[in-house]
Amino acid sequence: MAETAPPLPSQQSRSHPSHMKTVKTLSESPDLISIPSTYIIRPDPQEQVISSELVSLPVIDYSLLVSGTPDQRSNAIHDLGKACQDWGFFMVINHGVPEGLMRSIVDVCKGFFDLTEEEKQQYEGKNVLDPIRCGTSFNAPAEKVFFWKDFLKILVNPVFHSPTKPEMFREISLEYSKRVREVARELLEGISKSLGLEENYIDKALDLEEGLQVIAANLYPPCPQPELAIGMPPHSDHGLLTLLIQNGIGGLQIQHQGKWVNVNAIPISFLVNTGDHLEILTNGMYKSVLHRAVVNNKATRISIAMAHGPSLESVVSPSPHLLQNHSNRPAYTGMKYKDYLQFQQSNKLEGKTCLDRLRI
Ligand SMILES: O=C(O)CCC(=O)C(=O)O
Ligand SMILES: [Fe+2]
Repeated sequence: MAETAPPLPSQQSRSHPSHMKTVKTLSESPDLISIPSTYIIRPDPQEQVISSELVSLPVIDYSLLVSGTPDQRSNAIHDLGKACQDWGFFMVINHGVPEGLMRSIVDVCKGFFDLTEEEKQQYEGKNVLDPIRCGTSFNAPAEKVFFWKDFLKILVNPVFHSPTKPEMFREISLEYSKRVREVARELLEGISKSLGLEENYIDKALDLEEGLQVIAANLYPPCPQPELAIGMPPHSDHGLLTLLIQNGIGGLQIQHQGKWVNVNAIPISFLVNTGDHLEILTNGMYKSVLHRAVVNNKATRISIAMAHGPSLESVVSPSPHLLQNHSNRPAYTGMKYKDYLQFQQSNKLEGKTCLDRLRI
Protein backbone atom coordinates (compact mmCIF):
# COMPACT_ATOMS: atom_id res chain seq x y z
CA MET A 1 0.00 0.00 0.00
CA ALA A 2 1.35 3.42 -0.92
CA GLU A 3 1.10 6.14 1.68
CA THR A 4 0.27 9.76 0.99
CA ALA A 5 0.93 12.93 2.88
CA PRO A 6 -2.00 13.90 5.12
CA PRO A 7 -4.48 16.11 3.24
CA LEU A 8 -4.44 19.83 3.78
CA PRO A 9 -7.40 21.38 5.57
CA SER A 10 -9.91 22.76 3.13
CA GLN A 11 -10.24 26.51 3.50
CA GLN A 12 -13.50 26.48 1.65
CA SER A 13 -15.40 24.22 4.02
CA ARG A 14 -14.11 26.24 6.98
CA SER A 15 -15.82 29.32 5.65
CA HIS A 16 -19.11 27.41 5.26
CA PRO A 17 -20.26 26.55 8.75
CA SER A 18 -23.82 25.86 7.53
CA HIS A 19 -23.26 22.08 7.40
CA MET A 20 -25.88 19.68 8.63
CA LYS A 21 -25.93 18.90 12.33
CA THR A 22 -24.58 15.48 13.25
CA VAL A 23 -26.82 12.97 14.98
CA LYS A 24 -24.20 12.87 17.72
CA THR A 25 -24.79 16.57 18.46
CA LEU A 26 -28.54 16.12 18.20
CA SER A 27 -28.59 13.16 20.58
CA GLU A 28 -26.48 15.05 23.11
CA SER A 29 -29.03 17.85 23.48
CA PRO A 30 -30.35 17.42 27.06
CA ASP A 31 -33.99 18.12 26.19
CA LEU A 32 -34.30 15.61 23.35
CA ILE A 33 -37.25 13.37 24.17
CA SER A 34 -38.60 12.79 20.68
CA ILE A 35 -36.90 12.71 17.32
CA PRO A 36 -37.31 15.46 14.69
CA SER A 37 -39.87 14.56 12.02
CA THR A 38 -37.12 14.44 9.38
CA TYR A 39 -35.89 11.19 10.98
CA ILE A 40 -39.22 9.41 11.21
CA ILE A 41 -39.64 6.30 9.08
CA ARG A 42 -42.87 4.38 8.61
CA PRO A 43 -42.19 0.89 9.88
CA ASP A 44 -44.07 -1.95 8.20
CA PRO A 45 -46.48 -3.35 10.83
CA GLN A 46 -46.43 -6.77 9.12
CA GLU A 47 -42.72 -7.06 9.38
CA GLN A 48 -41.26 -9.98 11.32
CA VAL A 49 -37.84 -9.93 12.92
CA ILE A 50 -36.33 -13.23 13.88
CA SER A 51 -33.86 -13.56 16.70
CA SER A 52 -30.66 -15.22 15.52
CA GLU A 53 -30.96 -17.81 18.30
CA LEU A 54 -33.81 -19.32 16.31
CA VAL A 55 -31.75 -19.79 13.15
CA SER A 56 -28.17 -20.84 12.81
CA LEU A 57 -26.13 -18.25 11.04
CA PRO A 58 -23.23 -19.73 9.08
CA VAL A 59 -19.86 -19.70 10.84
CA ILE A 60 -16.57 -20.14 8.98
CA ASP A 61 -13.47 -21.20 10.88
CA TYR A 62 -10.75 -19.28 9.05
CA SER A 63 -7.93 -21.29 10.59
CA LEU A 64 -9.29 -24.45 8.95
CA LEU A 65 -9.69 -22.66 5.63
CA VAL A 66 -6.07 -21.53 5.48
CA SER A 67 -4.15 -24.12 7.48
CA GLY A 68 -6.39 -27.13 8.02
CA THR A 69 -5.79 -30.62 6.65
CA PRO A 70 -6.85 -31.08 3.00
CA ASP A 71 -10.17 -32.48 4.25
CA GLN A 72 -10.76 -29.60 6.64
CA ARG A 73 -9.93 -27.10 3.91
CA SER A 74 -12.29 -28.65 1.45
CA ASN A 75 -15.07 -28.74 4.05
CA ALA A 76 -14.46 -25.08 4.88
CA ILE A 77 -14.61 -24.17 1.17
CA HIS A 78 -17.85 -26.09 0.82
CA ASP A 79 -19.33 -24.30 3.87
CA LEU A 80 -18.18 -20.95 2.51
CA GLY A 81 -19.88 -21.59 -0.84
CA LYS A 82 -23.05 -22.69 0.90
CA ALA A 83 -23.08 -19.61 3.15
CA CYS A 84 -22.68 -17.36 0.09
CA GLN A 85 -25.41 -19.16 -1.79
CA ASP A 86 -27.97 -19.54 1.01
CA TRP A 87 -27.32 -16.42 3.07
CA GLY A 88 -24.85 -13.96 1.54
CA PHE A 89 -23.67 -13.66 5.12
CA PHE A 90 -21.38 -15.53 7.54
CA MET A 91 -19.34 -14.97 10.68
CA VAL A 92 -15.62 -15.63 10.56
CA ILE A 93 -13.88 -16.96 13.66
CA ASN A 94 -10.21 -17.75 14.37
CA HIS A 95 -9.14 -15.19 11.78
CA GLY A 96 -5.88 -14.23 13.46
CA VAL A 97 -6.46 -10.46 13.53
CA PRO A 98 -5.47 -9.51 17.08
CA GLU A 99 -8.33 -8.63 19.40
CA GLY A 100 -6.34 -5.63 20.67
CA LEU A 101 -6.11 -4.24 17.13
CA MET A 102 -9.87 -4.67 16.66
CA ARG A 103 -10.50 -2.77 19.88
CA SER A 104 -8.01 -0.07 18.91
CA ILE A 105 -9.64 0.62 15.54
CA VAL A 106 -13.02 1.03 17.27
CA ASP A 107 -11.40 3.35 19.84
CA VAL A 108 -9.66 5.59 17.31
CA CYS A 109 -12.83 5.82 15.19
CA LYS A 110 -14.73 6.84 18.34
CA GLY A 111 -11.92 9.36 18.92
CA PHE A 112 -12.54 10.79 15.47
CA PHE A 113 -16.27 11.25 16.10
CA ASP A 114 -15.37 12.95 19.41
CA LEU A 115 -13.26 15.62 17.67
CA THR A 116 -14.76 19.10 17.60
CA GLU A 117 -17.07 20.01 14.72
CA GLU A 118 -14.37 22.40 13.49
CA GLU A 119 -11.76 19.65 13.47
CA LYS A 120 -14.04 17.34 11.50
CA GLN A 121 -15.21 20.01 9.08
CA GLN A 122 -12.19 19.77 6.80
CA TYR A 123 -13.28 16.22 5.91
CA GLU A 124 -16.85 17.05 4.99
CA GLY A 125 -16.40 15.78 1.44
CA LYS A 126 -19.15 15.39 -1.07
CA ASN A 127 -17.89 12.81 -3.54
CA VAL A 128 -17.76 9.06 -3.06
CA LEU A 129 -14.15 8.98 -4.20
CA ASP A 130 -12.97 11.72 -1.85
CA PRO A 131 -10.20 9.97 0.10
CA ILE A 132 -11.61 10.96 3.50
CA ARG A 133 -15.20 11.92 4.02
CA CYS A 134 -17.33 12.34 7.11
CA GLY A 135 -20.93 13.35 7.50
CA THR A 136 -24.33 12.34 8.72
CA SER A 137 -27.04 10.06 7.30
CA PHE A 138 -25.93 8.59 3.91
CA ASN A 139 -26.45 11.07 1.14
CA ALA A 140 -28.41 13.81 2.87
CA PRO A 141 -29.17 15.97 -0.23
CA ALA A 142 -30.88 12.96 -1.90
CA GLU A 143 -32.82 11.91 1.20
CA LYS A 144 -36.26 12.85 2.44
CA VAL A 145 -35.78 10.97 5.69
CA PHE A 146 -32.41 11.07 7.43
CA PHE A 147 -30.77 8.07 9.02
CA TRP A 148 -29.79 8.01 12.67
CA LYS A 149 -26.07 7.77 12.07
CA ASP A 150 -22.89 9.71 11.47
CA PHE A 151 -20.11 8.26 9.36
CA LEU A 152 -16.47 8.45 8.43
CA LYS A 153 -15.28 6.86 5.19
CA ILE A 154 -11.64 6.51 4.25
CA LEU A 155 -10.06 4.98 1.15
CA VAL A 156 -7.20 2.80 2.36
CA ASN A 157 -6.21 0.87 -0.79
CA PRO A 158 -4.72 1.08 -3.43
CA VAL A 159 -3.54 4.34 -1.82
CA PHE A 160 -3.68 4.65 1.94
CA HIS A 161 -5.22 7.76 3.47
CA SER A 162 -5.76 8.81 7.05
CA PRO A 163 -6.99 11.83 8.98
CA THR A 164 -4.26 13.44 11.09
CA LYS A 165 -6.34 13.23 14.26
CA PRO A 166 -6.90 11.59 16.68
CA GLU A 167 -3.43 10.47 17.64
CA MET A 168 -2.48 6.98 16.39
CA PHE A 169 -5.32 6.86 13.87
CA ARG A 170 -2.88 6.48 10.98
CA GLU A 171 -0.80 3.69 12.53
CA ILE A 172 -3.79 1.69 13.74
CA SER A 173 -5.88 2.05 10.60
CA LEU A 174 -2.90 1.13 8.39
CA GLU A 175 -2.24 -2.06 10.34
CA TYR A 176 -5.94 -2.94 10.60
CA SER A 177 -6.50 -2.38 6.87
CA LYS A 178 -3.58 -4.65 5.93
CA ARG A 179 -4.66 -7.45 8.24
CA VAL A 180 -8.32 -7.37 7.20
CA ARG A 181 -7.39 -7.21 3.52
CA GLU A 182 -5.38 -10.37 3.92
CA VAL A 183 -8.40 -12.12 5.45
CA ALA A 184 -10.71 -10.82 2.70
CA ARG A 185 -8.37 -12.05 -0.05
CA GLU A 186 -8.10 -15.50 1.53
CA LEU A 187 -11.90 -15.67 1.79
CA LEU A 188 -12.17 -14.69 -1.88
CA GLU A 189 -9.74 -17.49 -2.76
CA GLY A 190 -11.99 -19.93 -0.92
CA ILE A 191 -15.01 -18.45 -2.67
CA SER A 192 -13.30 -18.85 -6.08
CA LYS A 193 -12.66 -22.51 -5.30
CA SER A 194 -16.21 -23.02 -4.09
CA LEU A 195 -17.32 -21.90 -7.56
CA GLY A 196 -15.08 -24.48 -9.22
CA LEU A 197 -12.61 -21.80 -10.35
CA GLU A 198 -8.85 -21.48 -9.78
CA GLU A 199 -8.21 -20.14 -6.29
CA ASN A 200 -6.76 -16.86 -7.54
CA TYR A 201 -9.44 -16.39 -10.20
CA ILE A 202 -11.27 -13.47 -8.54
CA ASP A 203 -8.00 -11.90 -7.40
CA LYS A 204 -6.68 -11.83 -10.97
CA ALA A 205 -9.92 -11.12 -12.84
CA LEU A 206 -10.71 -8.08 -10.70
CA ASP A 207 -7.14 -6.94 -10.02
CA LEU A 208 -7.42 -7.14 -6.24
CA GLU A 209 -3.83 -5.98 -5.71
CA GLU A 210 -5.20 -2.59 -6.75
CA GLY A 211 -8.62 -3.35 -5.29
CA LEU A 212 -10.56 -0.60 -3.56
CA GLN A 213 -10.68 -0.97 0.21
CA VAL A 214 -12.74 1.45 2.23
CA ILE A 215 -13.13 1.82 5.99
CA ALA A 216 -16.66 2.94 6.81
CA ALA A 217 -17.02 3.77 10.49
CA ASN A 218 -20.64 4.23 11.58
CA LEU A 219 -21.74 5.95 14.78
CA TYR A 220 -25.29 5.32 15.97
CA PRO A 221 -25.95 7.43 19.10
CA PRO A 222 -28.78 6.45 21.47
CA CYS A 223 -32.13 7.37 19.94
CA PRO A 224 -35.10 8.33 22.15
CA GLN A 225 -37.59 6.65 19.76
CA PRO A 226 -35.64 3.79 18.21
CA GLU A 227 -38.69 2.15 16.64
CA LEU A 228 -39.36 5.31 14.59
CA ALA A 229 -35.85 5.76 13.22
CA ILE A 230 -33.38 3.67 11.24
CA GLY A 231 -29.59 3.68 11.45
CA MET A 232 -29.19 2.38 7.94
CA PRO A 233 -32.08 1.36 5.68
CA PRO A 234 -32.20 -1.94 3.77
CA HIS A 235 -29.39 -1.97 1.21
CA SER A 236 -26.75 -4.17 -0.32
CA ASP A 237 -23.09 -3.18 -0.40
CA HIS A 238 -21.13 -2.51 -3.56
CA GLY A 239 -17.94 -4.50 -4.00
CA LEU A 240 -17.24 -8.13 -3.17
CA LEU A 241 -17.04 -8.65 0.59
CA THR A 242 -17.62 -6.39 3.59
CA LEU A 243 -16.05 -7.40 6.92
CA LEU A 244 -17.73 -5.68 9.84
CA ILE A 245 -16.97 -5.43 13.55
CA GLN A 246 -18.83 -3.54 16.28
CA ASN A 247 -18.29 -2.24 19.79
CA GLY A 248 -20.20 -5.07 21.45
CA ILE A 249 -23.60 -3.50 20.74
CA GLY A 250 -25.86 -5.23 18.22
CA GLY A 251 -28.01 -3.61 15.54
CA LEU A 252 -27.21 -5.37 12.28
CA GLN A 253 -30.05 -7.29 10.65
CA ILE A 254 -29.86 -9.31 7.46
CA GLN A 255 -32.67 -10.41 5.23
CA HIS A 256 -33.07 -14.15 4.80
CA GLN A 257 -35.95 -15.78 2.94
CA GLY A 258 -37.96 -12.58 3.15
CA LYS A 259 -37.56 -12.09 6.92
CA TRP A 260 -35.23 -9.91 8.94
CA VAL A 261 -32.78 -11.76 11.16
CA ASN A 262 -31.04 -10.07 14.08
CA VAL A 263 -27.33 -10.77 13.98
CA ASN A 264 -26.15 -11.86 17.38
CA ALA A 265 -22.42 -11.59 16.83
CA ILE A 266 -19.91 -14.12 18.12
CA PRO A 267 -17.42 -11.96 20.08
CA ILE A 268 -14.23 -11.09 18.15
CA SER A 269 -15.64 -12.47 14.90
CA PHE A 270 -16.00 -10.70 11.57
CA LEU A 271 -19.54 -10.30 10.27
CA VAL A 272 -19.15 -10.77 6.54
CA ASN A 273 -21.61 -9.96 3.82
CA THR A 274 -21.39 -10.48 0.08
CA GLY A 275 -21.64 -7.46 -2.22
CA ASP A 276 -23.18 -6.56 -5.57
CA HIS A 277 -20.02 -7.25 -7.57
CA LEU A 278 -19.85 -10.83 -6.35
CA GLU A 279 -23.44 -11.20 -7.52
CA ILE A 280 -22.56 -9.80 -10.95
CA LEU A 281 -19.38 -11.86 -11.30
CA THR A 282 -21.15 -15.09 -10.34
CA ASN A 283 -24.12 -14.24 -12.58
CA GLY A 284 -26.43 -14.34 -9.57
CA MET A 285 -25.19 -17.58 -7.99
CA TYR A 286 -23.95 -15.67 -4.93
CA LYS A 287 -26.42 -12.83 -4.43
CA SER A 288 -25.56 -9.75 -2.38
CA VAL A 289 -27.48 -9.75 0.88
CA LEU A 290 -29.92 -7.05 1.94
CA HIS A 291 -29.07 -5.73 5.38
CA ARG A 292 -29.87 -2.77 7.62
CA ALA A 293 -28.90 -1.28 10.98
CA VAL A 294 -31.46 -0.61 13.70
CA VAL A 295 -30.85 1.77 16.61
CA ASN A 296 -31.50 1.60 20.35
CA ASN A 297 -32.21 4.04 23.19
CA LYS A 298 -29.51 2.87 25.59
CA ALA A 299 -26.03 2.93 24.18
CA THR A 300 -24.00 4.35 21.34
CA ARG A 301 -23.25 1.70 18.76
CA ILE A 302 -20.15 1.88 16.60
CA SER A 303 -19.62 -0.41 13.65
CA ILE A 304 -16.58 -0.52 11.42
CA ALA A 305 -17.35 -1.94 8.00
CA MET A 306 -14.38 -2.67 5.78
CA ALA A 307 -15.48 -2.91 2.16
CA HIS A 308 -13.36 -4.79 -0.41
CA GLY A 309 -13.99 -4.33 -4.09
CA PRO A 310 -12.38 -4.72 -7.51
CA SER A 311 -9.89 -2.15 -8.78
CA LEU A 312 -11.67 1.05 -9.81
CA GLU A 313 -10.91 0.50 -13.50
CA SER A 314 -12.19 -3.11 -13.56
CA VAL A 315 -15.23 -3.69 -15.70
CA VAL A 316 -17.23 -6.30 -13.83
CA SER A 317 -19.46 -8.66 -15.77
CA PRO A 318 -20.52 -12.30 -15.29
CA SER A 319 -17.49 -14.61 -15.42
CA PRO A 320 -17.25 -16.27 -18.88
CA HIS A 321 -15.94 -19.42 -17.14
CA LEU A 322 -19.01 -19.70 -14.95
CA LEU A 323 -21.36 -18.96 -17.84
CA GLN A 324 -19.71 -21.71 -19.84
CA ASN A 325 -19.60 -24.23 -16.98
CA HIS A 326 -23.29 -23.73 -16.26
CA SER A 327 -24.42 -23.07 -19.86
CA ASN A 328 -26.02 -19.83 -18.78
CA ARG A 329 -26.60 -16.52 -20.47
CA PRO A 330 -25.33 -13.38 -18.77
CA ALA A 331 -27.99 -11.91 -16.48
CA TYR A 332 -26.19 -8.58 -15.86
CA THR A 333 -24.47 -6.08 -18.11
CA GLY A 334 -20.90 -5.16 -17.37
CA MET A 335 -20.03 -1.84 -15.77
CA LYS A 336 -16.83 -0.23 -14.60
CA TYR A 337 -16.63 -0.45 -10.80
CA LYS A 338 -15.83 3.26 -10.55
CA ASP A 339 -18.98 4.15 -12.51
CA TYR A 340 -21.10 1.86 -10.34
CA LEU A 341 -19.80 3.61 -7.22
CA GLN A 342 -20.64 7.04 -8.58
CA PHE A 343 -24.05 5.79 -9.56
CA GLN A 344 -24.85 4.20 -6.19
CA GLN A 345 -23.58 7.09 -4.12
CA SER A 346 -25.36 9.78 -6.08
CA ASN A 347 -28.71 8.10 -5.43
CA LYS A 348 -30.85 7.29 -2.45
CA LEU A 349 -29.78 4.17 -0.58
CA GLU A 350 -32.69 1.88 -1.28
CA GLY A 351 -32.61 -1.90 -1.40
CA LYS A 352 -30.88 -3.23 -4.50
CA THR A 353 -32.15 -0.57 -6.91
CA CYS A 354 -28.68 0.14 -8.22
CA LEU A 355 -27.91 -3.48 -9.07
CA ASP A 356 -31.39 -3.86 -10.59
CA ARG A 357 -30.38 -1.35 -13.26
CA LEU A 358 -27.75 -3.79 -14.55
CA ARG A 359 -30.04 -6.79 -14.85
CA ILE A 360 -30.67 -7.97 -18.38
O1 LIG B 1 -23.70 -0.88 11.17
C1 LIG B 1 -24.05 -1.91 10.62
O2 LIG B 1 -24.26 -2.94 11.24
C2 LIG B 1 -24.27 -1.94 9.13
C3 LIG B 1 -23.38 -0.98 8.38
C4 LIG B 1 -23.49 -1.14 6.91
O3 LIG B 1 -24.32 -1.86 6.40
C5 LIG B 1 -22.59 -0.41 6.01
O4 LIG B 1 -21.76 0.39 6.50
O5 LIG B 1 -22.69 -0.62 4.78
FE1 LIG C 1 -23.88 -2.20 4.32
